[in-house]
Amino acid sequence: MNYNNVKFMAAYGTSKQLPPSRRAEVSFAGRSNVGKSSLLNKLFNRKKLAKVSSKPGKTSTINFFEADSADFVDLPGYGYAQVSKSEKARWAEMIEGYFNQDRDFALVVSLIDIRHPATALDVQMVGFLQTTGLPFIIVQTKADKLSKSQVSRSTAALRKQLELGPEVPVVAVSSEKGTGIDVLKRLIDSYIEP
Ligand SMILES: Nc1nc2c(ncn2[C@@H]2O[C@H](COP(=O)(O)OP(=O)(O)OP(=O)(O)O)[C@@H](O)[C@H]2O)c(=O)[nH]1
Ligand SMILES: [Mg+2]
Repeated sequence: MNYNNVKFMAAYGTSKQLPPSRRAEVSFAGRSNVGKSSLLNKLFNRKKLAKVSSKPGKTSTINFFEADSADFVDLPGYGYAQVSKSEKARWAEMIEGYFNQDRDFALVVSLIDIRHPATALDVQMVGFLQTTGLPFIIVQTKADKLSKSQVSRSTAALRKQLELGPEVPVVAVSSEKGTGIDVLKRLIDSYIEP
């Protein structure tokens, strides 16, 4: 796919507002602050495509981006404690509502911080992907924060923790340094191109 071509389409505040899929969707899920929006920006080499913040809870709507051969979906993060109960409920509704729809899910990119084991909600997310059989890969974010040997150890530990079979790809990336981005692009391509 040509990653030089992308545009923001729309933002939705509840899953009920979502129009049906127009075509294959590549969606980004993970806890607040894990680096979903940063990774989208890096993939498309556009600094301000998706809004990024050092404070968790930045993306508070489901954001759609139109790329060459798929739509990319930036989801709000889960697990952010510092918001009201009603906001939390709205976010959960967006994420669960999105995944419970009958959509053209080409690939779910499940992001997990490389510095830490998967959180309880990460485990729940990956468990959901495994039981539903949705196509998914795992991306470990912020690889620039660890040494090469720590990266390999973290990947092995995550595979073990989540009991991932060899068929599930795990890629370590850095949106800051660009590490792993080309590998990730090729991997995404393999799910959206016939
Ligand atoms: N060092 C480092 N920092 C990163 C990387 N990717 C993202 N960050 C930082 O992590 C913070 C959160 O990034 P976002 O992309 O906004 O995270 P998000 O997952 O979209 O967060 P929400 O929208 O709140 O769910 C920002 O301060 C980013 O600069 C990375 O690869 N390396
Ligand atoms: Mg975001």
